[in-house]
Amino acid sequence: MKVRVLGCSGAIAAGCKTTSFLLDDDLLVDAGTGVGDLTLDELARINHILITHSHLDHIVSIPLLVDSVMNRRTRPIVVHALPETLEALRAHILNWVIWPDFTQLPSRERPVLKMEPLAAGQVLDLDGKRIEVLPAEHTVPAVGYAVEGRTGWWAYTGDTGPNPALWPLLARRRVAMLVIETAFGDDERELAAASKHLSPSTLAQELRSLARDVPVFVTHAKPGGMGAIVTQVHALDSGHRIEHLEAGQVFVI
Ligand SMILES: Nc1ncnc2c1ncn2[C@@H]1O[C@@H]2COP(=O)(O)O[C@H]2[C@H]1O
Repeated sequence: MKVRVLGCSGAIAAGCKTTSFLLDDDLLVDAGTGVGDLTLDELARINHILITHSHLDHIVSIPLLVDSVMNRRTRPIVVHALPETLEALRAHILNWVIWPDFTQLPSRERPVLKMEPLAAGQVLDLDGKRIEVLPAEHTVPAVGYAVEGRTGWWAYTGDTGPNPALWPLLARRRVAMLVIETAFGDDERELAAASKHLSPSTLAQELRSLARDVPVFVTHAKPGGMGAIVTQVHALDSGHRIEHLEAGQVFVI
């Protein structure tokens, strides 16, 4: 399985795109501003979108994407997310005010966009890909995802603060790569706690429950913040190989 990092920043600035991963060529995980770097042909190949939560930096490209590809699609694009996330999309984005409701376009009978609810703990099979929905702890209902590749599972936490329910689940799997958020440096640990994100010190506590041989990639730093986060993470010396994710990277799992 190919994992292409389209965006891995917690907000925008030149060179910083918000969270989105393209798995092989048809599965998008989160739909941040990084999606805008795909060509029209690449956009038209996306069949499924897994969304972690309703925050704008993770959903902003859904309405723009469906408008770009509607005339090229023969089957709907399916957005998979928690019921609360889907309801937020319906109420606040696809409400005919912010954007047309593409679950009814080009026609109610054959829409370009469909929505499928999911729940933490569920295992999905999307066109042959096995996906486990992971729990997350954020300011709005949220999940993470683990997707099975040839060499193990690609696990992505989504946005989350300390998340004790996650670690026993990961311990049961051969995790080939963990993408874990660390949105703020420890100088902003109060903001991290208020907004239910990790900072290097809480990351280190979380990683105590992770096998040392799992490669760890931190994601979701706010623009300008990654340098300090990397320095603080390495000073904590958790015993893991920890790198920071960069847009444009491609991993084969
Ligand atoms: N008190 C707060 N609670 C939640 N988010 C906040 C707060 N203050 C600032 N924010 C920012 O709002 C952002 C919303 O998206 P994030 O959760 O990625 O990160 C959050 C913070 O960067």
